[in-house]
Amino acid sequence: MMNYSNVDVWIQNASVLSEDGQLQRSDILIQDGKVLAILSSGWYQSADDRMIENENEAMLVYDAQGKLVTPGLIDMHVHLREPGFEHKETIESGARSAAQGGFTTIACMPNTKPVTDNPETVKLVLGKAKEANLVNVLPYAAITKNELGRELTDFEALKEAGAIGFTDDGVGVQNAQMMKDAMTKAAALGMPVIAHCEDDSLVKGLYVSEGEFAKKHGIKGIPNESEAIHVGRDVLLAEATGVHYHVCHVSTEQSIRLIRLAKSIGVNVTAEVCPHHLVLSDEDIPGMDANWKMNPPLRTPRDVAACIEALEDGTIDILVTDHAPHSAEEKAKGMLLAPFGIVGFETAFPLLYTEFVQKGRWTLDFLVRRLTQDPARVFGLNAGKLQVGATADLAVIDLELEKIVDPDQFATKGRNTPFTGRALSGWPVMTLVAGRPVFGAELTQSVNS
Ligand SMILES: NC(=O)N[C@@H](CC(=O)O)C(=O)O
Ligand SMILES: [Zn+2]
Repeated sequence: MMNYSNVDVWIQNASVLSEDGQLQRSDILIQDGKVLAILSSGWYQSADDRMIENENEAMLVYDAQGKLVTPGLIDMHVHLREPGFEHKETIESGARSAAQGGFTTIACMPNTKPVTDNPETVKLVLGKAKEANLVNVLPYAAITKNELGRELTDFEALKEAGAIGFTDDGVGVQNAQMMKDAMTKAAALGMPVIAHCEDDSLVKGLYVSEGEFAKKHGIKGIPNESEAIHVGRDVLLAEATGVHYHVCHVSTEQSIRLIRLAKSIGVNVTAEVCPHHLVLSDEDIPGMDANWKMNPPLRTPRDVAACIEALEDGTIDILVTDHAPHSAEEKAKGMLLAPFGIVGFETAFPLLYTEFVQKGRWTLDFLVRRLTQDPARVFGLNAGKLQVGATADLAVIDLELEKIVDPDQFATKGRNTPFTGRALSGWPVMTLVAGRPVFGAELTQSVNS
């Protein structure tokens, strides 16, 4: 008879991906926030074997009925908007949205008001995240004060306060010497530099990419070089400084070529791509609807194909959502005037599962790794694996569940998505952080010992 005392959560009949990528039916036992055991299903031979003692409190039991249980998803590029833009999102609403999307760890960008360029704001973000008590929130700090590109922030103090890396995301660092100084300092502290790659002089006033859509509407488009020119500059600077350099939301074939070359000669560069840049091109934009406006913009079908291949061959390391909520009023200003950005937490997994796994291009294992183990590896996080002794950050996903994307059901305050009305499968139904259900709690059942 197996005798586990003090089990807090017992997930029965889960479908779990093994090391070699196969699905196995398993029970998962959680104690004190950690995975205590992963038992092949049916391990209880008799009623006696079901004796899982619980001395302290009610144990939660969840019959997963064959649903996929993965390590909690990790999203290393998100915008939570607090402090300063609470009408778009708060850390609470953003964390709730993340949980609803199956994410248990998220890294938030510093383009808040004030900008997260000082230790107090880093601490404020961490404090609000703790209050929300939902998912793990890791703050990035700005490279330059106010993200203005003029003066470096105090990297040491920001690291000390809890920042996990430096980025001016939302804008590119325009000055090469500034970027080199940032990389030199970050390298000395063992911290990564995360770059929003965009040369301002090439994009002024533009809002869609150079492609068929721009041509059809007779407007000037954002050229691919505006992104790649920074990637090229920065991989040279990364080579010179030895920093861990991470490229944000890669969207062009040209950037990929440069990252591939840099990786091949041993530069410490990693990169991310967003679901929308893998699924949509500029030719899908239905009209002047700002829910299709984001930065970087949707590029050509050729760029989309290059991004998919780069993720597949490891040139791009990870998937991120770039969750960027804006209010309905802001987005109603139209393509020209509305801010860039779309929400991403709640559609990410179903979108990628439906488009790439169901259609047979990727294995489930590949998709899950790019959202769990790989981001953990790239950023040195102690997360992303479902194994005995690991913190029980888990996502339960119903691969059969098909739903139409309906922004009114989102937990985020943002409704700005181009995916409204899409039929998608593979929806998260429960998320646990350190063994505690933070989404879908109603699915568990309490039993007293
Ligand atoms: N991605 C976007 O379109 N917008 C982001 C900024 C950014 O990540 O570049 C935002 O803060 O709204
Ligand atoms: Zn960005």
